[in-house]
Amino acid sequence: MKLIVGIGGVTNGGKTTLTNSLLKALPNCCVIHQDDFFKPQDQIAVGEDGFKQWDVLESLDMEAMLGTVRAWLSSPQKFARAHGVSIRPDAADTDILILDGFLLYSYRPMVDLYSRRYFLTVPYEECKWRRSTRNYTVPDPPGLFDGHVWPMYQKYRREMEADGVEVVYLDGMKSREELFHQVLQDIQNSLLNRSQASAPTPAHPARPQGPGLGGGHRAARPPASQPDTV
Ligand SMILES: Nc1ncnc2c1ncn2[C@@H]1O[C@H](COP(=O)(O)OP(=O)(O)O)[C@@H](O)[C@H]1O
Ligand SMILES: NC(=O)c1ccc[n+]([C@@H]2O[C@H](COP(=O)(O)O)[C@@H](O)[C@H]2O)c1
Ligand SMILES: [Mg+2]
Repeated sequence: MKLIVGIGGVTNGGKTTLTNSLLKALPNCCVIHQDDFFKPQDQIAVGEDGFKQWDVLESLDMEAMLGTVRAWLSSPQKFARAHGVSIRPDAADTDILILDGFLLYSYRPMVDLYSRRYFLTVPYEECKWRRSTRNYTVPDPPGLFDGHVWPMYQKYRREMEADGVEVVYLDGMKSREELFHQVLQDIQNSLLNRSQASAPTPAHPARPQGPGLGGGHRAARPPASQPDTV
């Protein structure tokens, strides 16, 4: 069974930290970081506000990111081996892909691919403070957080909610350990539910998957390519 898990949410919410812990704990688990798909600096638009518009969807090569997700979907174990993830014989029928990024649920062609969409939040003050301690490849110019980063976070989050994209909110103010255990347990429960739902018995053959963990997007449109997450 294939499981695509999104660890999304606000910048500095703790997405990459949580992702790295989950990667070590989950079997046959690969990762794709959205940050690896930023376009080159000279292709980032400059807004009327004078800031380079890093925090908009157009600054990311989402087609390339989707292509990488499709490569995993077509052959998860080949993808795992190519990325140095060794297959655990005790869980050889479980393949997990984590997507880590701040704009995971705003790119339409990918919204329906997730089995589970987590969304980390932290309050404005905490976010601003954490961001001030980060070193990005391109350092934040003065005023970027208030002038661009936070307003774009609010805009995309509002749109996601208005579109009815179903997410599991995570409180990024919890400790790293608490978040890790909460999400690990939740994913393990999903795996268990799915394996039970798909185990055919003579009296009750396997049912097709309901809305539970897959889908969850209000618009009833067929997904471009749904992982076989039963
Ligand atoms: N649960 C947490 N509580 C406090 N600080 C955290 C927590 N998780 C991550 N951090 C810290 O916040 C900063 C951003 O974490 P990171 O995982 O890189 O966030 P993101 O990938 O969402 O931008 C780092 O300094 C990290 O050590
Ligand atoms: N990785 C890069 O090339 C790069 C460059 C400039 C800004 N950023 C910042 O990265 C943030 C997204 O990453 P995090 O969610 O890990 O903070 C965005 O808010 C963006 O402003 C990244
Ligand atoms: Mg990150």
